[in-house]
Amino acid sequence: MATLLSPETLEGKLLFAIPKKGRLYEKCLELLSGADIQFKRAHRLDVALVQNHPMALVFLPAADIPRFVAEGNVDLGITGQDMVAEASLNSSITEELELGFGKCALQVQVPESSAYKAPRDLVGRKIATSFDRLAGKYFEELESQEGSQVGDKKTAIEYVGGSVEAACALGLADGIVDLVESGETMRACGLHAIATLLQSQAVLIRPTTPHARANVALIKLVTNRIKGVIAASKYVLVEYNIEKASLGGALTVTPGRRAATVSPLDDEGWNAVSAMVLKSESANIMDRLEELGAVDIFVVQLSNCRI
Ligand SMILES: Nc1ncnc2c1ncn2[C@@H]1O[C@H](COP(=O)(O)OP(=O)(O)OP(=O)(O)O)[C@@H](O)[C@H]1O
Ligand SMILES: O=P(O)(O)OC[C@H]1O[C@H](OP(=O)(O)OP(=O)(O)O)[C@H](O)[C@@H]1O
Repeated sequence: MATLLSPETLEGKLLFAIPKKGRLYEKCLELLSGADIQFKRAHRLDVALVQNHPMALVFLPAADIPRFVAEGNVDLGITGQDMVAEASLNSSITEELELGFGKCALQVQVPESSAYKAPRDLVGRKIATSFDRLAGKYFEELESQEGSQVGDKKTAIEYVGGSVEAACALGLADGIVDLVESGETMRACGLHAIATLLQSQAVLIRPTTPHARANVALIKLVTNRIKGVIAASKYVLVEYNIEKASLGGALTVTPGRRAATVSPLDDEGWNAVSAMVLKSESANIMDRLEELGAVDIFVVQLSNCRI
């Protein structure tokens, strides 16, 4: 049987890199489904041909995706902004779209009981991290700052591939640099954060200079579909009826993205209004509309949109 992982099978196909496991995986699958990118991933295979487009999904470690994108081996990719920053290939990678999931912060953490209160206290000490490049740069800057307590002593950055939070308890490091979202892992390990290196979320990325073989039209189509799914997850449609005398006030609450749709109701003196609003503001907006006399207020979820 011919393998899917051959240059012949992939020839002419748009290659889209997706994290093969971990925190971003399920959300990426939801996004692909929302964009109607249909595929079946065979057991243990890291490449899946897309059934309804000349395209293949390549499942890779999230940390490797920036390099594959920067070198044009794939045409699109999804990974964390933390991974893009750590790869340090910024000019070769264009961030097309923030995806709104995989939100976390890269933080310097120390044991609750430790004498290290600020990052500069860790200069010259041992730091464990999977982000050795970013942590290295961060501590180099601290070392070069005047007044650093340990003078020109170099901070030792120890790379560890995972379970970074265990490093201090195991005596491997004085502090760590790792990702925090809820803070649950950090607290469970008796650590607390003393500084933030960066905030991160999942992003859609592409090579800044597309590969000569790139199917630019298909890249644009896939990008636009993903933008539509992400926009739909941020917005809802609010619909309500309001007396004409109160319409002006209500429209200041729901101006719409371009403009609200205002239609006459088959009841003189009344209008029906429909407008897109941010999902995060929808409850507040409903309260304000009600105060203004709006009735029959509905919030409609969007499954997809183009705006
Ligand atoms: N707790 C979290 N909450 C939200 N997003 C996270 C969290 N941890 C990591 N991420 C995001 O997901 C990306 C992948 O992290 P994850 O821990 O899933 O890695 P992975 O590819 O499974 O590698 P490994 O498990 O081998 O360390 C990170 O680069 C980051 O952008
Ligand atoms: O603040 P929290 O919500 O607790 O999340 C933070 C944890 O999530 C990530 O690890 P993950 O659980 O993905 O596993 P890993 O350690 O194998 O990468 C990260 O490396 C932290 O350990």
